[in-house]
Amino acid sequence: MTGHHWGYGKEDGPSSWYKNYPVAEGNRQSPIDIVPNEASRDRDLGPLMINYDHCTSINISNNGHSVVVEFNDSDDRSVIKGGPLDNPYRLKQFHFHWGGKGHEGSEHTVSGKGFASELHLVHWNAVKYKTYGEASTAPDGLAVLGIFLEGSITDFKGFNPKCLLPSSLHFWTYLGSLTTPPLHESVIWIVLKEPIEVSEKQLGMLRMLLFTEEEDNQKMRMENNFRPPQPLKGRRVRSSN
Ligand SMILES: NS(=O)(=O)c1cccc(F)c1F
Ligand SMILES: [Zn+2]
Repeated sequence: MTGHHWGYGKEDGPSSWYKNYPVAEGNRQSPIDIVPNEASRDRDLGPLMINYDHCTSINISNNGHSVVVEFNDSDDRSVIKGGPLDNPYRLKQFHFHWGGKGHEGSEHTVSGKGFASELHLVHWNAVKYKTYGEASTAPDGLAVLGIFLEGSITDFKGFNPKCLLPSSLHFWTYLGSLTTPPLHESVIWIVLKEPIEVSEKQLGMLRMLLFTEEEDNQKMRMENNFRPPQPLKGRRVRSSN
């Protein structure tokens, strides 16, 4: 792995990230395999409140590891609160993880079952921290909403995150990390139980994304950009009512 370059290939993939990012072997790493009947229903978990109404997306880019849509996070227009969160968390970006085919591609799995893709909406605690950068290294700095995508014949209307939400906001929640280097253990994970349906055409588009291989500048297919489930290490997974 030259410098701190990391990827999803044989040499620079998830099994070698620990060399440059020792926290990869930490006690609150993500993703995990979620086993529904081992999750504890927690009455204290209030409803999730998601407000993306006046969100303003800034750009969409291919950062070499995923396709990312950035948002203007200079105020509280697009926030998530409630559920396991003590403060409102501001939407910063969303991105996807996907596989080459079928039920491989999500990062979290449910009783060992994967989905074709997983959408991550990344939010930060702007009440306690001044910048996203500062929040990204704090144990309660980030909240990531994970939404499974499964292939079907229906379409989804563009990338406005508001219409990317499934009908039910029931969720699992646990304390974890970024799933890509630097793997900071700073994420309160909220994974929705109900997947959203995307068309094979949309999934095909994700799989079509290319990224350049820095060294030999040859086009490589960017797919299978998902980290496998990590050890639970005694963590509790809670379930909303
Ligand atoms: N895959 S991930 O949602 O854990 C993630 C990745 C990069 C930066 C982040 F802030 C982040 F949350
Ligand atoms: Zn992600």
